[in-house]
Amino acid sequence: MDFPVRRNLLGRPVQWLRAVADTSFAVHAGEIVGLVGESGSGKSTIGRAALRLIRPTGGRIDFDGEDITTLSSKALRPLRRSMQIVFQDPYDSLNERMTVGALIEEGLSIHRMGSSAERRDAVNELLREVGLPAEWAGRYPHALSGGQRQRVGIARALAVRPRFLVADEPVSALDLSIQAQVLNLLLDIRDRHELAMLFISHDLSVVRFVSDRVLVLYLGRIVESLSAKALHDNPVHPYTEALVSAAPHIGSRDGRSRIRLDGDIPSALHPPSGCVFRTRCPIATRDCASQEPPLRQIAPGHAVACWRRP
Ligand SMILES: Nc1ncnc2c1ncn2[C@@H]1O[C@H](COP(=O)(O)OP(=O)(O)OP(=O)(O)O)[C@@H](O)[C@H]1O
Repeated sequence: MDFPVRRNLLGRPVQWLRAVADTSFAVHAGEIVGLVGESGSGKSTIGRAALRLIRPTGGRIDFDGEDITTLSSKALRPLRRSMQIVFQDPYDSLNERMTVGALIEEGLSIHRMGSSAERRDAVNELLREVGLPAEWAGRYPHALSGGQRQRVGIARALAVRPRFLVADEPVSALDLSIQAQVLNLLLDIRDRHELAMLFISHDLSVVRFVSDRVLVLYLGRIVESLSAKALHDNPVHPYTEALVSAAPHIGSRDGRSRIRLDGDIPSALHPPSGCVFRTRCPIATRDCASQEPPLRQIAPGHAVACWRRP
């Protein structure tokens, strides 16, 4: 996925930023795939492209076996219902002038689902499903805490019975004590509705808690793809290893020492040659600068893009 970042006088792009390159993955029904990486690694771009909120400049996106990469917004309309997003900031994403009930009902009205009485019943049921009292339908968002607002955000997304959900940093704005409750709610919902979920977070502990499979992203590339269990037991890519060693709930338990990465993530405008991680990699050699390592399968369900490992 490339973004134009500089244009000439005629408005033609003269410089492009490659936000995401060569990533390929599937999310199946009933599965949560976690996408983890530092700020700017391309997580949101992948999430928005997967939902076709943006049109990718390359590659292909399939939904239910149908190629939706270049569908117009009109052609996408019938699919929109099936693909929903939960946003990061529950303070920003809810219209303060609408009641909780109206907010949850909005998608049902847009997609002309049910009679108004049926929609009201659905709102009550959704409120219960996300752990809020049905009487709260008449309240306004300002009366709710961050965690309660996020529950409303989740009910809004669920209302139209989606089959694919992108959760983009859904707990990052919440207090630590509330995060686990909202994560457990997402897990319940996945189980109950057999949802396919792409779960985006910069926080490895959070990603590991909810995900079946994890994709580790660095500068727009998947550097490792592995099960949540392998993430704990056997991270192979030096970047994943550093993330794991720095994650409080994961690294410290078994006495692994923290691996500190030097420097910042390079600019996506000027990525390093060869392996994009090599400038911060503790085991890089000169050879790593010449060619980009492909994502190679090293075990069933485990793939790594590194010249030095395994
Ligand atoms: N519309 C855009 N135009 C130009 N560049 C963009 C645009 N959207 C994203 N980018 C760039 O693409 C890269 C990936 O951004 P993205 O927001 O997907 O990363 P992220 O991992 O989600 O980061 P964060 O956690 O900070 O949201 C960044 O270098 C960003 O500056």
